Amino acid sequence: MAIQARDYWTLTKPRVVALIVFTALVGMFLAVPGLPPWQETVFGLLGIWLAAASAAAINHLIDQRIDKVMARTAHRPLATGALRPVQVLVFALALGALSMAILVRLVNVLTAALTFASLIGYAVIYTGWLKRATPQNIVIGGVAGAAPPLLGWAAVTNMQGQWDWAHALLLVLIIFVWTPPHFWALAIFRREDYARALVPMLPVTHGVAYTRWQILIYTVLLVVITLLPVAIGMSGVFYLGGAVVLGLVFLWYAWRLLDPPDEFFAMRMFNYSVVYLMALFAFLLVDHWLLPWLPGAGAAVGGLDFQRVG
Ligand code: HEM
Ligand SMILES: CC(C)=CCC/C(C)=C/CC/C(C)=C/COP(=O)(O)OP(=O)(O)O
Repeated sequence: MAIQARDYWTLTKPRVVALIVFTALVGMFLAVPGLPPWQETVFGLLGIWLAAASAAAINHLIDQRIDKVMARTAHRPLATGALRPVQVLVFALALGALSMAILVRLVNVLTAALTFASLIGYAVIYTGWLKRATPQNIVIGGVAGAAPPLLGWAAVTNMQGQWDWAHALLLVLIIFVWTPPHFWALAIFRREDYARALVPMLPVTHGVAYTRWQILIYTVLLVVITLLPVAIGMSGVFYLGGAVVLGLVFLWYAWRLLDPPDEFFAMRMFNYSVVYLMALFAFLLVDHWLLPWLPGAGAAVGGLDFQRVG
């Protein structure tokens, strides 16, 4: 019984989904001055978490064949037979239905609709189609994984606030451009897995050297885009400092990856990509929320302007 609970938990990709939910939380806090309304925040996060977990479980269901073939995923509950497909289907549908009920009843219909679109985008369009169809799979499919800050924003404002919700799209853009370096670093290391499973990931179809250059291009783009929140007055110097330091380290990884010291370097870059996104969003949050309260910090921070507007 305990083992089954652990298997169901594994289906939800808990660590990936935790970071997804955190980016939604940051979207919520940046959407309004002060604290966002508690009901929309709590139930919004719960609904987004359940939807992402449902999408992750559907991904396990659709990817059974692939997961069995790849060393990284061969231990997953469906691949080993620890869970039956019908159990996973019922679990995923239950999580998805619960998510929609919570979002529609306790948050708003717009957030439910956008979250549902993200769920379908990842679980059906990316997993069921793009992943098998094109090496641009993760670029296009990345939209679904990037959406959560917008979902969080929608949850607490219903897109009706005075504040320009297009700022939420900038947060989405950051995750969207972060996804290729995040994933392709791992795909370089795991390319034999993907080749064996006949999944057309970029290092398999276009080779490792080409993928390394693509990673560098996206990383440069990412670092430039992460400066935009400051350029448009959405974030201040605290965020700027964090984004620059984190970005320089990411750039160093991408540059070094062109001629890596060993075969594990791509995996170290992948691990850093996760730390990077987590820390970048933490800087956005702290900058927005804490800095206006620090003596002397106000003038440099978008947050104070924000309060005047609000
Ligand atoms: C199309 C988009 C994406 C693809 C293809 C992708 C792919 C992957 C893969 C293959 C792994 C390794 C998982 C494992 O070995 O279990 C991974 C790990 C991870 N991803 Fe992504 N990812 C994407 C988007 C995202 C997004 C949007 C986030 C969060 C905002 C995210 C956060 C993470 C985290 C935190 C891990 C580490 C999980 C762990 O340590 O167990 N990913 N990703
Ligand atoms: C509603 C909502 C916000 C949905 C978000 C969807 C979601 C869970 C996105 C995570 C992206 C991810 C882990 C992709 C890896 O899939 P993969 O199949 O390429 O990786 P795998 O081989 O590890 O399964």
